[in-house]
Amino acid sequence: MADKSFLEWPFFEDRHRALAAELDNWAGANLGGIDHSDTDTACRALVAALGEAGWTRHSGAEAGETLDVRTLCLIRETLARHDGLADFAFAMQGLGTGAISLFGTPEQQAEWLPLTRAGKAISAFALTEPQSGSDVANSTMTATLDGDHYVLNGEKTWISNGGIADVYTLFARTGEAPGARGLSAFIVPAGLPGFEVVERQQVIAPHPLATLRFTGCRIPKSALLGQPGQGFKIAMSVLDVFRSTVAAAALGFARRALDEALQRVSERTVQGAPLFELQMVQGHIADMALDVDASALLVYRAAWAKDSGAARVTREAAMAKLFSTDQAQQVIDKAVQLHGGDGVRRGQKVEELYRDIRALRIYEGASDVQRVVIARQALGAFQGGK
Ligand SMILES: CCCCCCCC(=O)SCCNC(=O)CCNC(=O)[C@H](O)C(C)(C)COP(=O)(O)OP(=O)(O)OC[C@H]1O[C@@H](n2cnc3c(N)ncnc32)[C@H](O)[C@@H]1OP(=O)(O)O
Repeated sequence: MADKSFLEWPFFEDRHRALAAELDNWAGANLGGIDHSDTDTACRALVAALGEAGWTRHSGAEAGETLDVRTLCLIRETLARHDGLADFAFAMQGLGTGAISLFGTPEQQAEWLPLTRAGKAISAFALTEPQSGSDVANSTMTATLDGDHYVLNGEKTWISNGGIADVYTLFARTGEAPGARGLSAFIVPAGLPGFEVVERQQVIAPHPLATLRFTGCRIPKSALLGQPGQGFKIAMSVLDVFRSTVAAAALGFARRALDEALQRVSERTVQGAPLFELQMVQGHIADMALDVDASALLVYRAAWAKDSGAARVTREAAMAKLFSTDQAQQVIDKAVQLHGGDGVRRGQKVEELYRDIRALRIYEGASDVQRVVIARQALGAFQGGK
């Protein structure tokens, strides 16, 4: 039985507590019935089910609304505790349309958000390129203005939901400005001439992923998000919101691993007594529980700060992502160890969690990128700068 006492922390309001309880019940009753044997089909089914039940409604914000980051985090934490692919399906509806929620015009929002929030369209975030993963400022894909259109040329890779998405938020270089100042953000629907999926990647946990190639692909000028040259800041602002949610998913995986470990050490006996009676085992359980609570504090501090109106939560989100993803890896590894041979048996929940967690320390800014961000913020504060 997962510990829910954190919901009493002052970060939350009654509506958050009610939502967490309702989602927990819904996930327990519904997710097991969705066939996961084909990842693409499962993702589509999960988005549709999450949409029908009203959960993806929280993934976007239209005119007059704001993204509720605590809700996003609670949903990701709860879904991750039940089902890693359900968390992925929900998360990508938010990340894929984050730039539309935060920077879209009312017309752009009205065109896409009702569909993605209802689970009737799938979205993706196309930032990474073959030669620029962490180094976004050196992205090379171009969007060249030609009359009333931009013409896209280049490749994007490791794109989550690539190949199954209906709409992509895409970042490309416009104009002559070098580095970060030369990037712009666009809304790109799937299936346009000159847009092809050239490779599907298989990774440690089942996620739809692809490399996309654009060759003379024309999109209308109205597909531009924000102003030309604002793309880098748009990408970073979106990541500032969604990095906290990655941390929340890691927290959900860790919480589930702790539950599985508690069950195991309560049931399994050694020399006639439950494993839990060994002090060494208690030490591991204590470390796991501490890591879970410390992660939760960082996750919900970042989410609460954003919901409370902080203009930027770059530092808080980076700390939450770095700590929660790294510590979840440790917690899950301990849970595997406490299961002995069963811990690495295919089909065991802790074995699944061991595969689910790994990519979270890489995507949406690898752990060392978060260290760079935190160090820059600390230095900036020390020097009295930004
Ligand atoms: C379930 C989900 C499935 C998985 C989905 C996976 C999706 C992904 O992984 S998406 C790809 C993730 N990629 C990343 O996270 C990229 C990581 N890289 C970064 O964060 C940056 O490139 C980083 C921090 C390393 C360095 O950036 P750097 O090139 O040094 O730029 P920097 O000089 O700091 O900033 C450039 C400008 O942007 C501004 N800026 C920087 N950060 C921010 C921010 N957070 N908010 C607003 N503005 C910002 C700066 O103030 C600066 O502005 P100005 O020029 O006016 O002074």
